[in-house]
This record gives sequence, C-alpha cells and structure tokens, in this order.
Amino acid sequence: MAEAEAQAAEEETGTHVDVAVVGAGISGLTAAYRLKEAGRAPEVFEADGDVGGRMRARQEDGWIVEQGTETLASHGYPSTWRLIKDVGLDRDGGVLKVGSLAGVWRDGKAHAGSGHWVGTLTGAGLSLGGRMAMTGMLGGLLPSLGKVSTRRPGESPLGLRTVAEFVDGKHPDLHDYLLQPAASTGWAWDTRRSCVAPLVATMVATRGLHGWRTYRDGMDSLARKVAERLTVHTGRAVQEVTESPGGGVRLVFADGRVVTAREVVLAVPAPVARKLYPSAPAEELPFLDATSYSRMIRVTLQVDRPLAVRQSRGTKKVYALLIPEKEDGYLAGLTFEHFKAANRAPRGRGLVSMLSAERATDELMDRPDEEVVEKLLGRATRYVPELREALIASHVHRFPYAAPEATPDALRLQGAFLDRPVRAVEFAGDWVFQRPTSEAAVQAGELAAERILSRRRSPAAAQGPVPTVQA
Ligand SMILES: Cc1cc2nc3c(=O)[nH]c(=O)nc-3n(C[C@H](O)[C@H](O)[C@H](O)COP(=O)(O)OP(=O)(O)OC[C@H]3O[C@@H](n4cnc5c(N)ncnc54)[C@H](O)[C@@H]3O)c2cc1C
Repeated sequence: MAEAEAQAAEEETGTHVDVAVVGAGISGLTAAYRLKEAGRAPEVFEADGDVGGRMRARQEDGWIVEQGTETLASHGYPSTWRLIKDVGLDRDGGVLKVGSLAGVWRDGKAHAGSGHWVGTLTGAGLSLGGRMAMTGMLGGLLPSLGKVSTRRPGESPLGLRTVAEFVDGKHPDLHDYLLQPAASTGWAWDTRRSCVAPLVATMVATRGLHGWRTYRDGMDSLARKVAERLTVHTGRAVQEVTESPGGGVRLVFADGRVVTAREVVLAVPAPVARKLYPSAPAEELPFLDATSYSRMIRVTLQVDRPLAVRQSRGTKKVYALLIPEKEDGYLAGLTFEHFKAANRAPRGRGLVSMLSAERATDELMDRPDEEVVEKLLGRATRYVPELREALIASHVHRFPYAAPEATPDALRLQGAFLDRPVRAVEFAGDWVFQRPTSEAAVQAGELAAERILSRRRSPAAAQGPVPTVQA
C-alpha cells in the first residue's frame, strides 16, 4: 500500500498493523512467531478469551483439563520440536514421556499395544487371521513407504483411496479392529469418507503410536509460551476480510471495529476462512470449499480415584482406549489422563475423557451439557463400571471443527492450492496439509510466514505476478 494511502486508511479506521494473524491456535501463533523472528510486526486477533484453539487446557483445583490435543510424538513432529526448542519448553522437563499405551476394546477387555511394537507380540485385539492380514498389509505397503508425503498425502502411490476402500476385500479385522478405531478415536473420521494416505503418512512419520510425549503443564503450554512473545488480542472475533484494490487488507470485527493490515494470515479452519473471506480468489475456492471437518464432543471427568479399564494381566497400562464402531458406535474412546501423565490429577484422584462417536456427536452436539454427560456416561460405564460413582465434576468440549476429513475431493485439489501464487491474504491450519495433527498446523503456520516473507523479497509483489513457494 502506498504511504499516503496507508495513512489515510489509518486515519479512517484507527488501527493499522503490519501483518494481522486471525486465530491464536498453534498454526496462527507459529505464523506470527516466525514472522516476528524475521523482523515483521505481526499482531494476532483471537475470538476466544484464551489462546491455543484446539490445544487449549485449563488448570482447576490440581487437575489439568485438556480440551483437545492429548499428545505429540518424538518422531515426525520436526516443526513442533523446533518451536519447542526456540521457546525453551524442552528445558527443565517441560515435555514428558507417555509410558502407557493405546489399546483396543474387544471381548470385554482392552488389548494394549495398538500401533506399537508391543502389539506385534500381543496382537493388540486382532484375531490370528487379522494379525496375519496385518503383516501382509504392512508388507504390501513397504514399497510405497518412501513415497508417502505428509505434506502432499494425495500424491502418494496410495492415491485417493478411502480407508475403507484400502482394506476392502481383506480380513475384516483390519478395518474393524485396527484402522476404523484408530481413525475414529483420534480424528473422528468416517473410514468411508476419509483417505488412507494421510493416515499412513502420519503413522510412517511418527513410527506408529510410538514415542508419544505430552507437555508437563498441559497441552496449551506451547501455545502460551509462543503467545508470551507476541502481541495477541483475545476476545476479538473477525467478521470479514477484504482486500483493498490498492493493496493491503481490511478486517472488520464483530464489535464493528476495523483494522487494516499489509497482509493477513487466516489461521482458522477452512470453512471458517471461507465465511470470513467471501472474496477469496477463484483459484483458492475449490480447495477451500472441498475441505470439510469431522465433529467431536469430548467430555472430561474429574474422578475420585485413578480408574482403569479392564485389561489382560501383566500388560502395560492402557491410557487411550480405542472403541471400535463394531463394539459400540456411540462412544469412540476413553482416555485415562492420569496414566498419560500423573500430574493431570491430584494424588489419589483421576481424570478420564470420553470421546463421542459420530452418532453421539450428531445427537448431542446441540444438547445441554447435563444431557451430553449423562448419555455418554451411560455408555462409558460399560467399560469402567465405577465411573459414575467416582464422578466429581465434568467438562464438556464441543468441536464443530475437530479434524480435517481429507476426503478424496480435498486431496485431489490440495496440490493446486499449495502451488497457488502468494497473496496478501494467506492461510494456515491443519487443513492445509489435510492431516489432523498439531504438527500439520505448525507446518502450515511456518509455510504461511514463509510465503508472506517471500512477497517482500519480490519487488513486483504488490502488482503481481506474485511468487509461489513450494510446500
Ligand atoms: C479432541 C481432539 C484431540 C486431538 N488430539 C491431538 C493429539 O493428540 N495430537 C495432535 O498432534 N493433534 C491432536 N489434535 C489436533 C490438533 O489439536 C489440531 O490439529 C491443531 O490444534 C489445529 O490448530 P489450528 O491452529 O490449525 O486450529 P485451531 O486450534 O482450531 O485454531 C483456530 C483458532 O481460530 C480462532 N478463531 C476462529 N474463528 C475466529 C474469528 N472469526 N476471529 C478470530 N479468531 C477466530 C479459534 O478460536 C481458534 O483459537 C486433536 C484435536 C482434537 C479436536
């Protein structure tokens, strides 16, 4: 924007910022952090009263109640670890190892070791035929493993096949007791809608459900540490974003206030970005429109004892119970947070989360909290009979945008979106890479910052042709 024009805009609106980042989830905070590091002056605008988005958490009477994200991985999270180190969160035990395992419910108990090498010994709930089929499936995957990309999953040899199509015709256990519970408990995915490639790419990168870590002081720790170093305005919901013909971007807030910015990063889920930025260029619309999200409800229960699920004697504790649709269909999983990290609950107490399956989400999303707790608790006592009598307090968290679904349509359009020219309005969020992980969100934040910085390196940036940045 020309100097005089910028000044006029400032006078008219009151506030002008260098880069406005919309959304203080981990993708927006990463974008802002990397921009600031490069000498720019970003400001973050967050609708909620707190930072973290789907990585929010809160401390309450000695409990650490996480609302969304549970864990990160020691492998396959390089961008996250870079950020962790940059803000010093790795020092003084800020990141803890998770000693317990994921397990699948079958035949009245939990089978520990899903996605872990332990599972190759125990079977992790697979029948003998299922175990043989799994070995065959892994063998079949071997030639493509080097070619699966976490950034462009749809361009791998696995193509645009859905999870269900991938195992069609194979032993039913592969779907029912391995891939379906893994995709549904963690990502609220319907295996008939979502592609297998992002799941395989993530599992390859993280080496399965192996080497998991959690932030000692709660999963919002990284967001908080990053936010401390930035200018973040909370309680500021953006309503509309428009590009000015002369350059620069205008943001209108829900309270009527206006801010102008040289550039904007929309670090919100794609359907939200679409609503906020109706005049997005035609070439960006197909991918934005194709990106859908699964929904989920997570209810966290403070309990008066460290409850556990029934499992075979001598097996390692299960902290994440994956409940196959075949066994339930209403509850997708339970997590025993006190086994993930002992400090999630005061000594002698426990913290258990219930995750809704699609049917329960559809039924309960708009119902009052008490009804949500009652209905899910009614189901959860099948797995932990003492849950109701041990209950002290409950917290209901609704996610209308839980995880990008990575449908064949979205994956097909992703490459063109990543290769689009750089513009004054950029995007960040886990959906950019179509992987529902905080690492994908951090990577997308890095990419948005890189793209914005590339505009300044190009003298023709304001007029175009605008540069592209390879993702
Ligand atoms: C239940 C659950 C469990 C998960 N578990 C894990 C896990 O164990 N490991 C893992 O790696 N990942 C996990 N994830 C995924 C991970 O949480 C997300 O991928 C990541 O946090 C997404 O970050 P984001 O910045 O893209 O989006 P978000 O965190 O959704 O951030 C978007 C932000 O934008 C704000 N916003 C929205 N609209 C506006 C507006 N109009 N104006 C201003 N601000 C606005 C929102 O309030 C929010 O703060 C989990 C997710 C869920 C839901």
